[in-house]
Amino acid sequence: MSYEFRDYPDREMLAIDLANMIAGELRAQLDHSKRVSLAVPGGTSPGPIFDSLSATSLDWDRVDVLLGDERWVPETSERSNTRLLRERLLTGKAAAARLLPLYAEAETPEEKLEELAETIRPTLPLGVVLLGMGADLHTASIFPGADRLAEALAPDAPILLPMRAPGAPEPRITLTAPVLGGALNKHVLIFGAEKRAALEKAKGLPPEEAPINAVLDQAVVHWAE
Ligand SMILES: O=C1O[C@H](COP(=O)(O)O)[C@@H](O)[C@H](O)[C@H]1O
Repeated sequence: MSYEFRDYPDREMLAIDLANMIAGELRAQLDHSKRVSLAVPGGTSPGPIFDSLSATSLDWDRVDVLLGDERWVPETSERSNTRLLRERLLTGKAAAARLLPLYAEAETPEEKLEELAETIRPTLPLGVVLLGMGADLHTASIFPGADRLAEALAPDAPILLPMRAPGAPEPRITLTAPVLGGALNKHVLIFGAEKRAALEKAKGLPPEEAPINAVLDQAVVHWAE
């Protein structure tokens, strides 16, 4: 497994550079395909990259945007990743993109799993994936110790799985490792010394202990303090 590690002087430079890279990859793919897909993380890190991307000129009306994972909460919740996406990415020039939802109104993700997966299937393999990572080495909602971890890591995993984990306050829904890892272009975004040290310590660990390792091959990791 090999990946490129890019170390930036600050978060602002990282956001501009990473947004440019993603836009360039989407443009290159649009030269050969009618539509392309872009999967992105939620959480606290990607907002500044979304701000840069949303201001970028691109044939956004040919781009399908989806989350790599969602917390099973409605968009009215502060914890909704979809809410972040609407507020910070699907605005400005990028408002023309099509959102493929990872949440639908229901008590549990199990009730909507098949329906949501079918909207994603035609977009595979994903064109560009941007992933976040927790200090516990989870990525998307593939957490160490999660109830369906082994299924999410299996080579024949389905597109989507529900996930419940000790570190996650609500049920989750997540794209699985083969779907995320099979993207044409992959980027991982991490901020801060703690996550950098965690990624360093993850070297050589099995994906059951370090789920990020299941998707890192050929990825570019972008880091700033
Ligand atoms: O819960 C989540 O966590 C990860 C990492 O989030 P961050 O706040 O530490 O950047 C994120 O990538 C994922 O999409 C999100 O649902």
